[in-house]
Amino acid sequence: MNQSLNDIYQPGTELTVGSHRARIIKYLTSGGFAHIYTAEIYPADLSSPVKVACLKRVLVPDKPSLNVLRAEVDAMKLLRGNQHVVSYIDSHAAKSGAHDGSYEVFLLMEYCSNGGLIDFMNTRLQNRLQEAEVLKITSDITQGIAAMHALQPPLIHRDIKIENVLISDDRTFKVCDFGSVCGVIRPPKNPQEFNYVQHDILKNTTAQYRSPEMIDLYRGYPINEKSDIWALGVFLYKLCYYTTPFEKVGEAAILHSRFQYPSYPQYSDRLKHLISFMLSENPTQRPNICQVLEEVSRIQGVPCPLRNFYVTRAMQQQNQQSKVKLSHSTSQSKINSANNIINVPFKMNQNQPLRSTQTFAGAPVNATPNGYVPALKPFPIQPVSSNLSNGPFKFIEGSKALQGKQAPHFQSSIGHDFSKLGRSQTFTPTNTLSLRPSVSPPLAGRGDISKIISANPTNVEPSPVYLNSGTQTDDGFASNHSLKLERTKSISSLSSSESVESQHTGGSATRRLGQKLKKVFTGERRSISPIKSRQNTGDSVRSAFATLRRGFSGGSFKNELPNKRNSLDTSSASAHSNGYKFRVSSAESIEEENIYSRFSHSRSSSSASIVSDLDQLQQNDTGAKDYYKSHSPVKVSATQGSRSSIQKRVQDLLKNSQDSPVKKTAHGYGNFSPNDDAAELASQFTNETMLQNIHQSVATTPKVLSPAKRNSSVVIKNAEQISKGTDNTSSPRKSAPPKPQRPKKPSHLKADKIVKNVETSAYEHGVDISDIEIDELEKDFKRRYPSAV
Ligand SMILES: Nc1ncnc2c1ncn2[C@@H]1O[C@H](COP(=O)(O)OP(=O)(O)OP(=O)(O)O)[C@@H](O)[C@H]1O
Repeated sequence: MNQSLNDIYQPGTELTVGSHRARIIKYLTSGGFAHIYTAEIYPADLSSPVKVACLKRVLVPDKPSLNVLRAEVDAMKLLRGNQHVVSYIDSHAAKSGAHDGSYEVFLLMEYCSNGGLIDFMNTRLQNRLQEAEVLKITSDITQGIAAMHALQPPLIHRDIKIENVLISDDRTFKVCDFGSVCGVIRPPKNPQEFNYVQHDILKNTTAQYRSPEMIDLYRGYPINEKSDIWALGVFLYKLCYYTTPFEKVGEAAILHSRFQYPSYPQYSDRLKHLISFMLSENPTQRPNICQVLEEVSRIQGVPCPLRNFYVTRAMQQQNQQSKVKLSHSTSQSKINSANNIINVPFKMNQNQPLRSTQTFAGAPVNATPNGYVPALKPFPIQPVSSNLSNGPFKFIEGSKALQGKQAPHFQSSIGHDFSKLGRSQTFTPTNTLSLRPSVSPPLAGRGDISKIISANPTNVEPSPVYLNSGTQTDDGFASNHSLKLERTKSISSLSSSESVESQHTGGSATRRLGQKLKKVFTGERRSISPIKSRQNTGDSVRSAFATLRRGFSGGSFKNELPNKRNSLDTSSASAHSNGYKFRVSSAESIEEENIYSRFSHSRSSSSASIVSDLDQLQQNDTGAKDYYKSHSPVKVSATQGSRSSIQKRVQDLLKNSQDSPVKKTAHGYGNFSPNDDAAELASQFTNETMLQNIHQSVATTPKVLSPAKRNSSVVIKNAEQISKGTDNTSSPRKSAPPKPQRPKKPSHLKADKIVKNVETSAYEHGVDISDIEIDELEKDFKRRYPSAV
């Protein structure tokens, strides 16, 4: 895009850059489109004691190109003062002397005397980076990116890579090159937008760091913070292994996040786990920047230097919702005022730093106007010799390095840098479409950087302080115990660890929780067709009937309760902790918060609190039974469980059968063919274990005085004979099943007989009403398909 600069300023050359005078000390290097110098500046920048600065001089061909650079400068201004971003000092643009409409842009910024990260890595070809060093670098860069993501709306860097990290005097690693920043870009909606976004991505991103949603726009994901997380994952991988995870295969591997970890150098599973998490194919399953930092800090064993601003926002949102509720109900107000957790008067004014007296999850905080808390002087790493006098950069090509051999040349990503190709193509005469978000009407909105700049205050002054993040828990991110959502016994935060777990099991914790809750709300579990269930799981006919029995009776807890309780415990515990203590720390904090706020809304809107019901489930089985029964699709009276009220239950059942008659059709069986069905069942029953189960099941079935009872002994006998291989006549394989007769209407369906049968049976044998019905069905079934059972 930009023109090349032919003349190099000589040392001592004096220039005016904005309100500063700069005297060139020496020429450092050339970037893609710029000359880089060190310069002495005076007056020294007021916000820092800088005397020696870095001067970047760029030649741009026209005004639109000038706007591109302006966006970069604006982003730097916005981030000025952040310890992990190369600090902006001043800038200046002027028409070039060539009188061809081109401009020269001068940008004064903090000078990073220790050079680039890529140079540093070059010095460590033999002696690769230690895990502590990798973590230190990652922590610094994560904090720099967090400053961008913390803005509202956020800024997306879009070109995070090794080459865009510089090292300052005090060996802080800093993000640089904000030439690709943008706001969130929504998924394109039409071909024009599609072309625009595609072109923009090619121009502003580096191929090896590109995320799946950037490559495949048809996935319909926005380009947002999570795209930076992906790039940061690639960055972290490259810090470890000196190659990118997708170096060999390229886009095809990126699209499915397919990569491997080399065996050398060795890093902890936890670190690798973090990389995998960040490289989740689905952007919504990646951690946010705060969670990345939390986990890095955990691995480092230091407090997280940054508050989780996503959680803070969720708190604010929740607080506002609470206030709205308060204003509507004075009685509600009284209740809430007693609840310190919900009504902690947490205010975070965008324009006022928090005082240390305000706490977040018990930890003192001191935030910048953007809610971003910069770190203290960072964790020092071991000094390493920075011998760059050995000639041009030499890196080991990743795959060769993995074999423990040294390769003479590093294959840097520059060779694959489509962004540079894009830049050079941008200002060709044929290209009339501006590729900057700031001049992209169709995709303006949050993608419009100028709006982002104006929406976010500049001159952010850091207030260095470490704090314990409210979302940082002591539990291990990658340790096995912490990864098991099911094992989360205490009411604690839904930490990143759980999100990690969900990552690797193919679904987010949010979704799983949502599904569980949905099932609780809708009773979905019990609406599953028993036959379908059998077909899917290979359960026996008996168990299918058992399921059917549960369906009729409103749910049996004898066998299922422990499992259900476990899952509900987890759900409720997590929901409780997240919805009420705001310790949400999963990949989609805000999404989760919304889910929980919806959840809590349901709580408050229903007379019987579902959450409290769920909580109760943890405490006693009775509550659980009542809960399920009260939510059963078959509505029965509250005294259902009592033997003494059996008549009432029968009446309820009758009433229900009239209100919503139970379907007794073959629906759900597929194409019903009696012969096929019998054959299928027959093949199942050749399994000996299953036969034993049938034995037990049949043997323990409550004895009901009905014609079916007489057949039960036959079933047992047949089963025994089959299992022993002695019964030739009943072998389903050897004898053709008798032609099924059209089943007669079961006697229990005749209304006048129900009460009598049920009452008699129930009183005499102490069985559930539903047992009788099911036994009748079983009886019919066996009559129709004797060979099957
Ligand atoms: N503030 C700085 N302090 C020290 N060195 C710097 C600084 N800024 C840039 N450099 C050096 O100059 C090089 C090029 O800078 P920069 O990336 O900003 O230029 P560019 O034209 O945007 O290059 P590219 O398009 O390739 O990223 C960097 O790789 C780094 O070595």
